[in-house]
Parts: sequence; C-alpha cells; structure tokens
Amino acid sequence: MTEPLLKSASVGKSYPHTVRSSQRLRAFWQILTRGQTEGGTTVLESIDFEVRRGESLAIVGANGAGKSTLLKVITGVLAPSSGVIERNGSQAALLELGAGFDPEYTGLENLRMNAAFLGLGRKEVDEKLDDILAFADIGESIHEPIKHYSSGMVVRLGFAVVAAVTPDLLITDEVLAVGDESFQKKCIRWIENYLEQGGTLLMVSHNMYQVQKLCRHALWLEGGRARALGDVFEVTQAYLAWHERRDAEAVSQSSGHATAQMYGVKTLEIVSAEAGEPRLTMGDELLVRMALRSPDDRAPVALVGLVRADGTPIYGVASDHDQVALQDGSDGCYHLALRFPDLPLLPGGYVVRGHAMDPEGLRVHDTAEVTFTVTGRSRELGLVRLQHHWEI
Ligand SMILES: Nc1ncnc2c1ncn2[C@@H]1O[C@H](COP(=O)(O)OP(=O)(O)OP(=O)(O)O)[C@@H](O)[C@H]1O
Repeated sequence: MTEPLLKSASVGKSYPHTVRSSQRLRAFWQILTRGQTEGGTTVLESIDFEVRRGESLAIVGANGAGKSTLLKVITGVLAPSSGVIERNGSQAALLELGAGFDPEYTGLENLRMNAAFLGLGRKEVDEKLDDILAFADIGESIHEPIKHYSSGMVVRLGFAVVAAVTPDLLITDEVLAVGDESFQKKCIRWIENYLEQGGTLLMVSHNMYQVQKLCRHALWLEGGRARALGDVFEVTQAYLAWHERRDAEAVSQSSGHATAQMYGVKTLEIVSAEAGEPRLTMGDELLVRMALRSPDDRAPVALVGLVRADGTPIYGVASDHDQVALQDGSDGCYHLALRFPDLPLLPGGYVVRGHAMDPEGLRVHDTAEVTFTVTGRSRELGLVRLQHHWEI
C-alpha cells in the first residue's frame, strides 16, 4: 500500500500559561527539563487521521474547536506539542488571507514568488502565466502592490497560483468564502475537476453543503478532540444533529418555566415511550410505542408528534383524529404502537414527542421525548423527501 500523503499520529497542541516574572525561573527550568511548561491550555489532543492519494477529508467543528490550529500544525506553521505529522508529496495551502504574500510587492511579483515557493520554476511560470492571469481575472491590478487589493482579489490571486501548481495535496480553509460568488463557483469547479483527476484535498469549512459536495470523509473536532472520523455524510449529519440539539436545549432552558407549568399537574401520565432503533436509515420504518396510565377508567388520547431536533414541527397525529380508541391492558396501562412505514425524513436529528391527553383530547397532561437520528446519503435540503420528477 502506498504511503499516505498526510498522517497525523497522536498530534496535540498546548499553549503555556502567560508567565509572571516571579514564575519565569521555574518556567525556564520546566522548558529546559521537559521541553514545555507545566499546565497551559490544551487546544488539540491526540488527533489521529491520514489522507491517502485521491482522498478528500473535511475538518468540521464549532468555533474554537481547534480546526485552524490543526491546519497550522499540518502545514508546519506551528509545531505540535506532542505527536507527529508526516507529509509525503507536494502540498499547497490556501489558508489565511494573503498568507505568503508580501503586501509591498505587486501581484505579479507575489505570483512569481509564491509559485516558486510551491515548486514552479521560472520557465514553467512563464509558460503558465497567461492561464494564471486569466484564472485570477484581476486585470491591470496585477501590476499594483498587494496592499491595495481587496480581500477578494487576494483570494483570486492565491487560488490562481495554486490551480497552476496542481499540488499532490491541496489544503484550504474558509478562505474561499471571501471571494465573490462567481469566483467561488469557479474554484469549486476547479477543485471538483482536480479531485476527478486524482487530486487530494483537505479542507476546513463551516459550510456542510460544500463539505458534502467536495469531500468523502470528515473529521469532527470538538474541544480539541476528534469526536468522529469517517464517511462525510455520517459525520456531518451527526455534527448537524448535535448543533440542532444544542440550539434546542438553549431554547428549552429559556422557556423552562412555561413547560413546567403546562405539564405540572399530572392526572394521567406516560409510563414508557420508545421509538425503535436510535439510528434509522432514510426510508426505514419508525415504530413508536407508548404506555399511558389513566387515573380513572376512561381511555386517554395519545398525540404523537415528530419534530426536528431544533424543535421545528414536522407532523402530528392524535389517536382520536384517526378514531382509534386505546385499550386498557392487563397491567392497568394503555399500550399503543404507531408505525410510520417508509419514513420520508431526510438525514438529521429528530425527536418523537408523545403526549398523553385527556379523553376529550383537549389538554396535554404528560409529555415524553425520544430522540433518533436518520442517516443516509442524500444532499436534498429540508426535512422530508418529496416525490418529484424533473421535466426538461
Ligand atoms: N496562541 C494561542 N494561545 C492560547 N490559546 C489559543 C491560541 N490560539 C488559539 N487558541 C485557542 O485554541 C482554541 C482553538 O482555536 P482555533 O482557532 O483552532 O479554533 P477553530 O476551530 O479554528 O475556530 P473558528 O471556527 O472560530 O475559526 C480556541 O479556544 C482558542 O482560543
């Protein structure tokens, strides 16, 4: 098997605490004896992954998760505090805006220096110059110092040079989001073509649509640790579901008082609620089971709702809408099962909400929630898959 173009083995990064002058001697001694000071902030911890030729890996995670730090360690801008980064083949990184450019030099001078840095000889640059300039499409500004460029122009020039070099491994972060839309599309088309030709990509992005479009694998960082690594759809869907749940928690915490009042008086209650497997594949059956206990002999009404993890309602149905009367079981509970065959939900995090209502179906007395995740390979948008046909 060929060597990976990039391998991260137990990579960690920590920053020392800022040291007061009274502590300097101790810190100095620690650096001499252990190579680093005690304590400090750990930003990355034991990150393992590899990228082989022809693969595409996205690094995703919330703000502050450690993505930029990991990219800096990968590209050699920062040294890891522990572990090793192994690189094989040529790399080109499009990272922070204008990194590698000198603001005092013109676009053309920077282009030549950057191309040389990425391994293109003078002759090759001359041969490719027209293509590079056509890709960047910044006209006569190429003869102006970079310090007069807009951020979009800097990105255009940076990408045009990378496109001319066609590295073994292309590393990029959110920088592409800076350019205008038509240039972004041009870059995406270039990357798709580069991948089709066997190129290898490592990118950081907050845009899951773009990540799913360009990458086959993803690494999810959370608090400096790898929370998941694998198929891009599985990892990004789990990441989005986590986000939705976090947002929903924030909302329910702010409205906790209202919820307590609403469900405070329990005259009938939900004894158990389940929704089959916690992970379903798109199109599977969802089977919801509940057991309700009534304080008297009258059968309660069950209401079952499906909501997205962030609380967006999708569907709800009550037993009395469908003229179904719940039957009292031998254990004194009313048991019910509700099947949703061929569940049309798109991949993501969802919640089944079961409500126990009085026999009149007027008031909710108890509520139970069961979360589940739908997985699958789909790039459709929204909540449900709708039957559709293109007519052209
Ligand atoms: N020089 C430093 N000293 C101490 N802590 C740092 C330093 N640089 C970054 N950090 C901390 O490391 C953590 C990870 O930062 P990083 O920029 O890598 O996150 P990120 O995932 O790229 O975030 P974003 O999506 O907002 O760009 C943050 O908590 C940040 O405050």
